Amino acid sequence: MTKAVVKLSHIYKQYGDNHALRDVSFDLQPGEFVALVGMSGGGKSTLLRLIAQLEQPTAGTIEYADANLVTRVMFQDGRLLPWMTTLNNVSFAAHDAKVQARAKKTLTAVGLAGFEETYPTELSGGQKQRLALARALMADPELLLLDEPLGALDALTRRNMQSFITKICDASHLTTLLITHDVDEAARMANRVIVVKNGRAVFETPGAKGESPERVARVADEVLKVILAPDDQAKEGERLG
Ligand SMILES: Nc1ncnc2c1ncn2[C@@H]1O[C@H](COP(=O)(O)OP(=O)(O)OP(=O)(O)O)[C@@H](O)[C@H]1O
Repeated sequence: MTKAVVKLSHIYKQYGDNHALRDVSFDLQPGEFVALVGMSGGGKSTLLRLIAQLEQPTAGTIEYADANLVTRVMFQDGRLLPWMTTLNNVSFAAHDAKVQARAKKTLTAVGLAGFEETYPTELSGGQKQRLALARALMADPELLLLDEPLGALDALTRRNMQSFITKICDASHLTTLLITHDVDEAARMANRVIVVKNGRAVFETPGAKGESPERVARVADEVLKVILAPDDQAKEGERLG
């Protein structure tokens, strides 16, 4: 087996008395697209922040394939800078000709050629997400973390962006972790789907990336059942209570 890009072992995260994560272990293999799904408050974003090293776990270890692993996060709001043009949002207003050229190339890759001088407020929802993706790709990351990036889009644009992101990630063999509430999106985009529930990774199944709509629907159904199943811990609590 190849070396994991990132490997989480027995991760716990506590915020005061709140056990946000309890004994979570999984890894991401090179080029793999993994989706984390689950109800709100289950611990998905906390996992992403820990992997991005924005926070430290209370216990457990996170190992990276490379100490200098380039990781980028794309958030739902895109974190765009409204006072800067599209090009400057990607180049971070660098004057260096090489950076400018790379920024233009990255904008072309996400389908925003010709929008260099446009401001984010003048872009559609889908275009804004393309710009946010371009900002993340500008650093040529080895690990891309997507925190519910398509949540604010209408259904059609969302579907369109799903295939677009899949294509971009495949083309650059990017290792990707997607957080989403949408089980269909997870099944459609991922090689592997992990259900996070009450701070635990409770279920894992192969995704249906590149497979038939029927297979996508089957995986989504299976995942949804796990998410909606009564929680064992809650049942335990009821019995004891
Ligand atoms: N900075 C923080 N301080 C205190 N508690 C936090 C903090 N961040 C997250 N939590 C708690 O940790 C738990 C997991 O939250 P997290 O945001 O990871 O869930 P999530 O699955 O990503 O939810 P959502 O889908 O709504 O984003 C929740 O109970 C939340 O209240």
